[in-house]
Amino acid sequence: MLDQIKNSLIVSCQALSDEPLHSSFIMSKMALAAKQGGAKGIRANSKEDIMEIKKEVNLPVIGIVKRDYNDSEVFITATYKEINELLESNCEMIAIDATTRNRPNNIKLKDLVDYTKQLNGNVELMADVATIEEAKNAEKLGFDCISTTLYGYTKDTSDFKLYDNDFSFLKNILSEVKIPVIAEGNIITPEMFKRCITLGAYACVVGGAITRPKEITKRFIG
Ligand SMILES: CC(=O)N[C@H](C=O)[C@@H](O)[C@H](O)[C@H](O)COP(=O)(O)O
Repeated sequence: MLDQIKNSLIVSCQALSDEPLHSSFIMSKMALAAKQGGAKGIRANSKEDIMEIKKEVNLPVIGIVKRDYNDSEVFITATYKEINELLESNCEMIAIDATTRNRPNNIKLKDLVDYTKQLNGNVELMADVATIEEAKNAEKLGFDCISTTLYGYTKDTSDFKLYDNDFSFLKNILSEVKIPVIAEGNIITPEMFKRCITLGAYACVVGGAITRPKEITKRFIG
């Protein structure tokens, strides 16, 4: 997948069960619209959505499974169960929460990575991180790329947004790791997308600004 997405836009097509567009069919049509608009990849949540999207478009997919657990704050591809579902979906890349927070059942991130690679050596792995240390750790563990997905979404980073100080978090990660870094999270204008690529992001994932009309509407209302 990495070869196909360099310098490009990946559109995240996600709607959770409490969102108005929650539907694998609707997500597949969102993916089709994204493809027709020029996106080179899709990010999607759940085996069902990914399989429906794959029927509609031939773009590579970054798969996640969001699931809440009582004993952990980690909710993006948290355990072996979610990895198994994603392997069954045939997505090209799997994104895993790679923060240092405790995972359900105290599963270790390294074990999840090794498990996935053992079962399928072809699927690429993306590390969703919130700190520079997590990015460096992910590189050591053998992830294929890093995404800034969780910056602003953990207790320690909740005061920040990816675009703060001209994307300083993105710049810092880029200076610390060698593997590709994907910019993701609160990229809401074409100018922001272009800026991330200019700064050296390998690609950008944009979600809500394209596929969550409730968020877009709210931005008009203020
Ligand atoms: C933090 C979290 O749960 N992020 C999720 C990860 O898959 C999605 O809800 C986001 O839509 C995605 O990261 C793209 O970001 P944005 O929608 O801001 O362009």
